[in-house]
Amino acid sequence: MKVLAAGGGTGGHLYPALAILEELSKHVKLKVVYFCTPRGIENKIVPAEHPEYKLVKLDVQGLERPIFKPTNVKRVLKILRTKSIIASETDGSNCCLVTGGYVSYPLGLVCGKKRIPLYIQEQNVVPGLANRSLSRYAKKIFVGFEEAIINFPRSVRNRIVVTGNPIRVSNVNRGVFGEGYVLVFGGSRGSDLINTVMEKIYREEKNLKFVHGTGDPVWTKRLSIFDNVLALDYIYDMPSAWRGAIAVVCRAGALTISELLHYGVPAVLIPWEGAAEGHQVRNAEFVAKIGRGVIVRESEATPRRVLEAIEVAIGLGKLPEKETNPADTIAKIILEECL
Ligand SMILES: CC(=O)N[C@H]1[C@@H](OP(=O)(O)OP(=O)(O)OC[C@H]2O[C@@H](n3ccc(=O)[nH]c3=O)[C@H](O)[C@@H]2O)O[C@H](CO)[C@@H](O)[C@@H]1O
Repeated sequence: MKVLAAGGGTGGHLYPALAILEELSKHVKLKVVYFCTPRGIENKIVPAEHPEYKLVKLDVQGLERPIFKPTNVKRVLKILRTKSIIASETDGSNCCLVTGGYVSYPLGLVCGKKRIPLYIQEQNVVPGLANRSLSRYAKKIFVGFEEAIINFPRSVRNRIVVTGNPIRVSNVNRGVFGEGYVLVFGGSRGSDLINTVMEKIYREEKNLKFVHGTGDPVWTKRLSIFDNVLALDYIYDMPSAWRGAIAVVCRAGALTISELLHYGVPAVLIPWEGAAEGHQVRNAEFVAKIGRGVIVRESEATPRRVLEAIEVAIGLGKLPEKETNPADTIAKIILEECL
């Protein structure tokens, strides 16, 4: 089976695509062409974890917000100019999978026009621009949250399937981080705010153990002086990191919250207030409402407040890992429709 795929820029778009592709490859011999930009996170992760995928780089940039800016005219033209490169890769493909980020747009557009079955996976309650614009060409739109439905055009809603977000469960390497620690990370690109407040906590708190993905080598060096902290630039094996954690301090990107719910890890959520349409705050509120996390707003994120919240989160207790994974449902639907 040949799949054309795109989704990246950030981990929040990349990992759901990998979760679905990895699930598909359990059932069929899979040939993947993965489209990316020279700057996106996928550029580093895809060749390292899936050297068998063909990586096609498209030199495009995302649109600036607000959308109606003169610089965006040039960027849109550049995105559209990639169409011939994409078209040269489409021969023999069974379907196309996009999970958001701006490379998804030209790929989805070319495939939509060529009537190659297009599948969209949207992680957030408020869909991104690429996924929303492509939805009219989609055969199916898999959404992480039911609340996302009303944010798609009425005409495509009958093709939406609420599955939950696909979770990566492979790369399992238990024991690398040990067990019984508080996991700390600030989304796929790290967070200075979380790093700063945690450094102050580490100076005082010596009873808890921490595994901290900093997003930045300078921060890793700074935080490595604490005996009870394992600081890493980036955590490649998140399934193991989740499995050993007793609580997490994190942002509230859609994938982060889907993963913490999947792995049953109680959370201290410090939502990034700058996220489009405030969607991280809404994600965090959802987790707090179902009793699986404590929200600390950025303006209130003092070391004392965050440490108190960590204690409350640990008290919520860990739940068993969920047995079902939306990646499985999505892969089955794609296989049924495309083979
Ligand atoms: C700044 C920004 O654009 N944020 C958006 C981005 O966030 P971001 O890319 O941070 O996405 P998420 O929080 O949704 O997911 C982060 C992903 O990276 C992984 N991870 C993280 C750190 C690490 O060291 N190793 C690692 O593997 C996590 O396990 C998770 O799978 O995409 C999300 C999903 O579309 C949105 O909801 C966020 O608002």
